[in-house]
Amino acid sequence: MKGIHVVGLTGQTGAGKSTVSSLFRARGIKVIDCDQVSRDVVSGEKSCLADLALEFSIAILNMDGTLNRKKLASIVFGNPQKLSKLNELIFPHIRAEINRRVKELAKQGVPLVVLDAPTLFESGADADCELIISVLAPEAERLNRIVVRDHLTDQEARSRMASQHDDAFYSSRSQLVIMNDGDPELLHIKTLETIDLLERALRELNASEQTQDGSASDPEGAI
Ligand SMILES: CC(C)(COP(=O)(O)OP(=O)(O)OC[C@H]1O[C@@H](n2cnc3c(N)ncnc32)[C@H](O)[C@@H]1O)[C@@H](O)C(=O)NCCC(=O)NCCS
Ligand SMILES: Nc1ncnc2c1ncn2[C@@H]1O[C@H](COP(=O)(O)OP(=O)(O)OP(=O)(O)O)[C@@H](O)[C@H]1O
Repeated sequence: MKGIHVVGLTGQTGAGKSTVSSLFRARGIKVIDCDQVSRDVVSGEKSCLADLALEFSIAILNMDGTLNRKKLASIVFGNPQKLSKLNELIFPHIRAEINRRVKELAKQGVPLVVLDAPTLFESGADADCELIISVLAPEAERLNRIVVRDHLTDQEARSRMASQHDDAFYSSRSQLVIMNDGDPELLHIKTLETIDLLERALRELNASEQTQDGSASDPEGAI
């Protein structure tokens, strides 16, 4: 997008994207949490919750009219057709909200934004990214992490994981990969190295854009 660099951060559930995102934020980099966007688009004025209830029945609603996330998860994870119907209904709203937030940041003069998006490719948001980083981790570790973090049963965690692509899918579509197969301290170090690579790549991109524009290049320019 004009005036702002957009970088995608993706990977399977439990791989460590949110942990990496928090380290990006600590370095002053703006991050859009797309799991949070997916929560925002089912509440508020322009909510698509009614469309979801029409498709999946009012059983997906809590007594107070909000989305029963556990119920919807139990319907879609493990059923590819239903998951694809959910994606079809919710992705346009998620994409529109992401674009709105990116434009807002560009208007504020923010030079770089990272989209933390587990379904970056499925939603088509990868098309808006100049560079994509995937966080990967061994399957058994991801399973353990999400069972503990999300209080899922082993079966619930496995169906969620089975709804996603394998490592090769992510690594073949990413310019940078962070393998989160060690302790959190190692992830911290790898993330800082990745931020350095990212900053260098974006400086080069800035310089080549300026050369094409005919304007002076600024090798130390902010990303
Ligand atoms: C099905 C829902 C209600 C389950 O909610 P729940 O609170 O249990 O999970 P949460 O939203 O926190 O997602 C946790 C993880 O599940 C995985 N996941 C979520 N949606 C999807 C999907 N459509 N396809 C594959 N994996 C998914 C991601 O790794 C995500 O980080 C929710 O995940 C949802 O609305 N998903 C569709 C929107 C979406 O793709 N969100 C991701 C942001 S782009
Ligand atoms: N290297 C690690 N060692 C131990 N625990 C870790 C490590 N990396 C992340 N975790 C923990 O694993 C859980 C999953 O990590 P995180 O939330 O960052 O994954 P995610 O990729 O954002 O997952 P999701 O797509 O499901 O939201 C978290 O509780 C996090 O604290």
